[in-house]
Amino acid sequence: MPARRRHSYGGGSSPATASSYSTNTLTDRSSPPATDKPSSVARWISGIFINCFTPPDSLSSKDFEDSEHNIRSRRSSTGSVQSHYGNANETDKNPNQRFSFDEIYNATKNFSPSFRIGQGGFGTVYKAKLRDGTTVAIKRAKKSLHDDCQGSEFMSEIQTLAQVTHLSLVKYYGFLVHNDEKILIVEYVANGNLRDHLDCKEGKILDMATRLDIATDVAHAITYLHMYTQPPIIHRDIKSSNILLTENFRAKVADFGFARLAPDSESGATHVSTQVKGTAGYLDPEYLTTYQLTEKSDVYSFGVLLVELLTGRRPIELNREQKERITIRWAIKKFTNGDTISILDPKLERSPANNLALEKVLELALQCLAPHRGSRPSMKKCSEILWGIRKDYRELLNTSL
Ligand SMILES: Nc1ncnc2c1ncn2[C@@H]1O[C@H](COP(=O)(O)OP(=O)(O)OP(=O)(O)O)[C@@H](O)[C@H]1O
Repeated sequence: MPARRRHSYGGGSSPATASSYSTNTLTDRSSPPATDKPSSVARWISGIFINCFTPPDSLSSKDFEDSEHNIRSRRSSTGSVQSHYGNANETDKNPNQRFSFDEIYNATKNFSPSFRIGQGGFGTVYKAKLRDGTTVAIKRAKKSLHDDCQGSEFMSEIQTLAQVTHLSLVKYYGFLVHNDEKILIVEYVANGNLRDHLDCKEGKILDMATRLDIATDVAHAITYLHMYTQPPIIHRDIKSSNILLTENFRAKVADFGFARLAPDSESGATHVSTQVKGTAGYLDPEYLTTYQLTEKSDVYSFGVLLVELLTGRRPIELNREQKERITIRWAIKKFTNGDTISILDPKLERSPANNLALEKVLELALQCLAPHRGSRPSMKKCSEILWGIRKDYRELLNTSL
């Protein structure tokens, strides 16, 4: 067993990678730029309405300034009490830009199955077009969740999440409460989730270059949540079904900060106990034993996601023989035995560039998967390392053409 590899798994950055990669990750022109600082984010939130909102893309900067902290309540056309952040004049000026339950019901034809695009722990997801032409994803909470997400706490959580804006994060647009309905409206991302792509359910095999782009996008998005939001946001549920892909196969991370809003017990096998939220196979072992959640729990889940990208396998594969069921354990074993190449997703070509990317990304993944959080790199460090791996990968591809 090579000593260098054992050491890598124990944590600490790989000397080979740490010295040779750019540290300027967030200014990568081909990757999502770092976006708003908290001050401008604060303005953005003031334009987000709860129960009744204007899609952010159609708000001007004047609207943001006008609407700061002007909270009011009003009675909607459907009779429910709506409260939102916004300036009375501004919203009244733009009645067509507001949206209501009626609009959601109409847009989804009363939540017709033909508009349904997914199902998760929170509820059912629909795709719909609003009156102003914006296509959105509408998440309709299961009725059983309603006690869990009682009014103010849930709304204040959404309000916090709506502050966050980054190209690689799915935007929260708004949240509606109407009688026993709770509906979340978020940015629609057109190309399905990463897990389905790894399973080739969407028809195209994701090549290594695309997988490196996705890993880098996700790393940037989580770095942003950890470092550029105030207070920092821990995602808590990084997993491949929460990574949505655009038509250009760039990644957008969904459901950030959302685990706190999800149900405790009845979302099926993926969610665990009342104290710990997340998804089996991705959960930081230290969080599981201490209940202490830190940014490094996301780093751990990100390590699992990297292994998933390299192998194509789910974190838990119950149909495989015992020693291969927990994918990260199997991958770590292969790595320490010097047989890394055998874990490469069989759908990927075994080329020098792919082999190099495999070795380097796996090395990073194993650092992320260190049992103790203190040994794991920060997400910023992961971004930097991935940035370098992607650069080396592209160079190697070009020279071998
Ligand atoms: N904003 C979106 N744009 C496009 N499709 C989406 C969007 N949000 C969710 N989906 C689709 O709906 C599916 C279910 O999403 P949801 O977030 O409810 O559950 P999940 O993340 O898959 O699982 P869980 O809730 O158990 O964590 C996703 O896997 C995705 O395919």
